[in-house]
Amino acid sequence: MISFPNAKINLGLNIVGKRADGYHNLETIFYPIPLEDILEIEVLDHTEKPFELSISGIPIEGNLANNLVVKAYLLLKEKYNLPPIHIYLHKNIPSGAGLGGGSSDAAFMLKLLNDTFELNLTTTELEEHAAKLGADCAFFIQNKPTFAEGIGNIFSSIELNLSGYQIFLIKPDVFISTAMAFSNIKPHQPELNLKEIIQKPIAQWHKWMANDFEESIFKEIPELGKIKEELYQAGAIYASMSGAGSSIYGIFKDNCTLIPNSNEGKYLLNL
Ligand SMILES: C[C@](O)(CO)[C@H](O)COP(=O)(O)OP(=O)(O)OC[C@H]1O[C@@H](n2ccc(N)nc2=O)[C@H](O)[C@@H]1O
Ligand SMILES: Nc1ncnc2c1ncn2[C@@H]1O[C@H](COP(=O)(O)OP(=O)(O)OP(=O)(O)O)[C@@H](O)[C@H]1O
Repeated sequence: MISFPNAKINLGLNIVGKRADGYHNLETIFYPIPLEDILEIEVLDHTEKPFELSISGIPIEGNLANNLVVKAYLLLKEKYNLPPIHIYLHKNIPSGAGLGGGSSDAAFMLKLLNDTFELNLTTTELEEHAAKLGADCAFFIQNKPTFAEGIGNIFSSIELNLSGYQIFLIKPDVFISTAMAFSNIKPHQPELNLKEIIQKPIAQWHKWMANDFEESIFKEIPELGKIKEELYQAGAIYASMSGAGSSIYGIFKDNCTLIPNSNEGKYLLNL
């Protein structure tokens, strides 16, 4: 069976508190975008190996056994006595981009295993398994525009439909450690809650909607702030860094004239 794990962007990202376990409480809106990996599994017969993994597309650092799709498989394998499988993963979503690529792959693997082997896991059970694999994973189980709080795994539904808009996404060739980004943040309450902001016209969002990581990360890597400005100059009605970076996106009302080039980490997506 095959599936197409998609990426996400964060619309606003407010770090509102630090938890005893070292993680941070945040408020954000996760929005799925049509930039997708390809994930396929097939049952392996006559093998002693628990799994095989073939990866193509954008290279991923780290060894195969640490890949999040493997971690998702091993999470369910023991509990449900799953057979050995061959995993094929083609990467189109850049890593370390704030796009949830690895997390999406993991969540879609859980859904693929659930369907393939008819495990009958509920959405809540799948979200609980996903939350063990990363703060961003649980969102990709239902995979629809959602207000998230807690570490990013407590969801409340929202009405938000950006169909008809375009997103121009730029993934600069810089790496940002998510842990480091969080350590530079002083938690605070936002002036307006994101659920209120998205009730307003999208052209006004820039007055209140903020990604709290931008201040410290743009100071360290000014290039990222410049990219955000250039997106506004090119006509974006809203632009921001996604997650803890490093990708920067601009939302356009189908009038984007910028030229995409995935080899340069530039993507034009129709929502
Ligand atoms: C920043 C976001 O991308 C927003 O969508 C996510 O919250 C990050 O999710 P993620 O990349 O899956 O993060 P994880 O891989 O789970 O955590 C990486 C590190 O980020 C820090 N971290 C992550 C999430 C969170 N709510 N608080 C944190 O302090 C922790 O130090 C953690 O060890
Ligand atoms: N399937 C995978 N795809 C991408 N990265 C993976 C995968 N499995 C493990 N990783 C490792 O996880 C790290 C984080 O990957 P990625 O940034 O795509 O995931 P994410 O944390 O969900 O997204 P982000 O934090 O950027 O929103 C990568 O640098 C990589 O070393």
